[in-house]
Amino acid sequence: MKLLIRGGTVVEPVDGRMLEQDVLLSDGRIAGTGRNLSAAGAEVIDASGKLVVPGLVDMHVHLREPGYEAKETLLTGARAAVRGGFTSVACMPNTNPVVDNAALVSYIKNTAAALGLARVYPVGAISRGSRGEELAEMGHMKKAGAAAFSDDGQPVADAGLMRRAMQYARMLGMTVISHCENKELSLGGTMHEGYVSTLLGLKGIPASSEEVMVARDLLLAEETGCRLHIAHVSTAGSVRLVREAKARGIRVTAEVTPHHFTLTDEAVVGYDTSTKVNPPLRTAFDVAAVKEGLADGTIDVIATDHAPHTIEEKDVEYERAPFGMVGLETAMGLVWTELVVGGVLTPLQAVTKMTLHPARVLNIPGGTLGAGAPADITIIDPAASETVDPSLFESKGRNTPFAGRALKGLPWAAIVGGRLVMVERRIADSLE
Ligand SMILES: NC(=O)N[C@@H](CC(=O)O)C(=O)O
Ligand SMILES: [Zn+2]
Ligand SMILES: [Zn+2]
Repeated sequence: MKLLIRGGTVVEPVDGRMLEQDVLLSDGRIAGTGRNLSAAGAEVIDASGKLVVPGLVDMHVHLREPGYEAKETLLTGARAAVRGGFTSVACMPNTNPVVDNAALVSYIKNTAAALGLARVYPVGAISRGSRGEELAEMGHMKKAGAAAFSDDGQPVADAGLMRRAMQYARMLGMTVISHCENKELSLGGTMHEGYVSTLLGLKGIPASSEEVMVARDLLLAEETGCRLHIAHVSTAGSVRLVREAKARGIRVTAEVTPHHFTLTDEAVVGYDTSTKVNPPLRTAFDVAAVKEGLADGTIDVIATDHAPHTIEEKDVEYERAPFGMVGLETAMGLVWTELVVGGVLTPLQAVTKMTLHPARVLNIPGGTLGAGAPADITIIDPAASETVDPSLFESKGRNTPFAGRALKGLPWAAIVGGRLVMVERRIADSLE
């Protein structure tokens, strides 16, 4: 099967070029890019006025299967991914049971592959049951296809265990993704500790809860030589620590979520539980620092930390609600509106942080439109706008603080392995 994407502006993160070109896809691969390519025998997509970019990669999502299917499943999560323009996602292991063995890694890979939507790369747990007591079967999980290791949802409190995990990961050539939180410092907190938490009478989570663990893991990464990726960076201090570590040559990468570069702790006024997230929404000072980190390259990756919960779970007092918000279907619009239109990143920089960089951290295919690469493509319409309406989400989760928000710059189509899986925000199986 051949597909010709005609007349769009092709963005190639590998060499940083943006050119008006056609892209020809054949047999699930990119056959070539160039001007006036022949459409003989190909289905044609008119992409004029749009950006043709490598398929977006979200390296931090929670798909909740197995065990928490009321929140999300591999199917609804994969549908949400492609509606959001993501052709690949890496899912965290904090399911029930926790993904801490090869059989579960295979189960997720195979189940997701059979859906034919986004590619799903399971992240294996660092410790058995993510209990932080003994290492999980890292080698076996790698063989089964785990893309990285993380106990996300929980910090690895024991520094000795984290050190050993990094030594093994280094040996296996894998990245350790760290959820940086010191539980003694965050204990009982539900939002950022500061002026607003005092005003609202909510117990706070100080910035230091994140930063002491970022500092610890940077030291361990330096000592072990392991590739370390810091998940959901939220504070100015974390940005500074990562910046300094990179300058010293430590093998560290970092991600930020759309909610952490868009919202501040002021959003919690009104006690809307969809604003409750871990790490918490921080101050305007932190948001500015995170944006500076994005612009100067300290923050390599934009990832959603898509964390769906049921309406019932979130419909309780602020203190009792679970942490997490959905992100897959609003990410592209927030990146475009806040960062590109907002003048923080160029279109090329934004695309690179959603494609090539996460693909490199996970060592998975993607991030390029070079000939021979898998035909995973996202077409972005920079002029399209929408008002976020959670009732249209493919995700089971409705827990977003962005309902009613106007966004500009939306995913228009998604292609996985040469197959059109989403057009105009509708999933391919419902196109007919
Ligand atoms: N981010 C969150 O607030 N919640 C995540 C866990 C996590 O990413 O640490 C979840 O699994 O619900
Ligand atoms: Zn986390
Ligand atoms: Zn997470």
